[in-house]
Amino acid sequence: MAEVIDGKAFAEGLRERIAVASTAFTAAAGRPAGLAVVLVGEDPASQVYVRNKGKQTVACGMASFEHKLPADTTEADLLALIAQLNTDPAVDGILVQLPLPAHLNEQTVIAAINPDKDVDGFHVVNVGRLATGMPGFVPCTPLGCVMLLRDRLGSLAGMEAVVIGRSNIVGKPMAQLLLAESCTVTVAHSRTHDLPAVVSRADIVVAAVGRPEMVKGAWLKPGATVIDVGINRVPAAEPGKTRLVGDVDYASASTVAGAITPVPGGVGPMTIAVLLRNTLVAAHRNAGVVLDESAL
Ligand SMILES: NC(=O)C1=CN([C@@H]2O[C@H](COP(=O)(O)OP(=O)(O)OC[C@H]3O[C@@H](n4cnc5c(N)ncnc54)[C@H](OP(=O)(O)O)[C@@H]3O)[C@@H](O)[C@H]2O)C=CC1
Ligand SMILES: Nc1nc(=O)c2c([nH]1)NC[C@@H]1CN(c3ccc(C(=O)N[C@@H](CCC(=O)O)C(=O)O)cc3)C=[N+]21
Ligand SMILES: [Mg+2]
Repeated sequence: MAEVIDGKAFAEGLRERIAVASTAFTAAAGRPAGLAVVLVGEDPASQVYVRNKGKQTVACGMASFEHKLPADTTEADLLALIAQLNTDPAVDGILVQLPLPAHLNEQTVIAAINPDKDVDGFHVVNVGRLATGMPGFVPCTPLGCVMLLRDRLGSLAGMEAVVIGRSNIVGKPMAQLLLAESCTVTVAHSRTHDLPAVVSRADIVVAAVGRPEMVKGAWLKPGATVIDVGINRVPAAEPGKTRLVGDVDYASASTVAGAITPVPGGVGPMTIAVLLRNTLVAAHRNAGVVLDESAL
């Protein structure tokens, strides 16, 4: 049976280290690090995530600024809020919760964020920095996945990694990060011919597809390390209830893999912990206070 990669426990440890560094930052800078989260509309899942982010930000000794805007907010009003947050010295990180309502252009909105406050790492400037090996902000979910992989495997150099999914927020930055770790990287997507054959080569499989339990144990190379990014809400056995499942069929995969992240309790908690890490890094850069990033 595969070992379970406990992302929840790893994230708790990371948040403890962040809290220590955050206290030191407040003493050095004379103010806490600050994260502004912008939520447009009333999507229930987004509301839960934003509330959790706010709670964990405060628990780590940082300031949380929540901006909840109505679903019919105009692009001009949203851009005006971002412009204000860009110049607010108490705000080190800005996160605009995605997806946005359909009448708002996500690319336009992300482009308006100051790249040095873009703790999601979604701005084209940060995408370019990641692609060229310059310091910037790396998207939280892929960075959390690499932290789990390095913790489990040590050096990833030379390993065959297959990323399933090519979105701008998960698949593509995940592939860039694994390349920077010197993996041999393959990116699969909906047009890939014979996905099981591609996956069977992989020492490392990262599934970021958004299709419940799609990746089967029979596809895997025995002993592979499996990172399941998927968060899918499906009907539970009990009528009217739902449960969370990943993009990997955990029951079959856990009999073949060497190690696997569960859903929930795997990648999800890492995403929020890395967001807090990115915010603390932003605060140090913005305030000109030196941070030993290796201590995080
Ligand atoms: N744990 C966390 O913190 C986070 C979890 N997620 C979860 O991760 C998953 C992926 O999210 P995201 O990247 O935003 O999703 P997107 O829908 O933006 O991208 C999905 C990708 O999967 C590919 N794909 C779809 N169907 C198949 C298929 N049958 N075979 C192979 N590839 C396929 C698509 O290919 P194509 O490009 O060809 O259409 C696309 O590249 C979701 O479950 C999401 O909820 C997302 C963010 C954070
Ligand atoms: N600008 C922006 N940045 C994001 O990083 C971002 C976003 N928009 N929009 C939505 C996705 C999704 N996402 C998750 C964060 C935490 C969990 C998480 O904590 N999951 C828990 C379970 C949570 C539950 O029970 O629903 C777990 O997997 O254990 C999941 C998913 C961040 N995203
Ligand atoms: Mg999307």
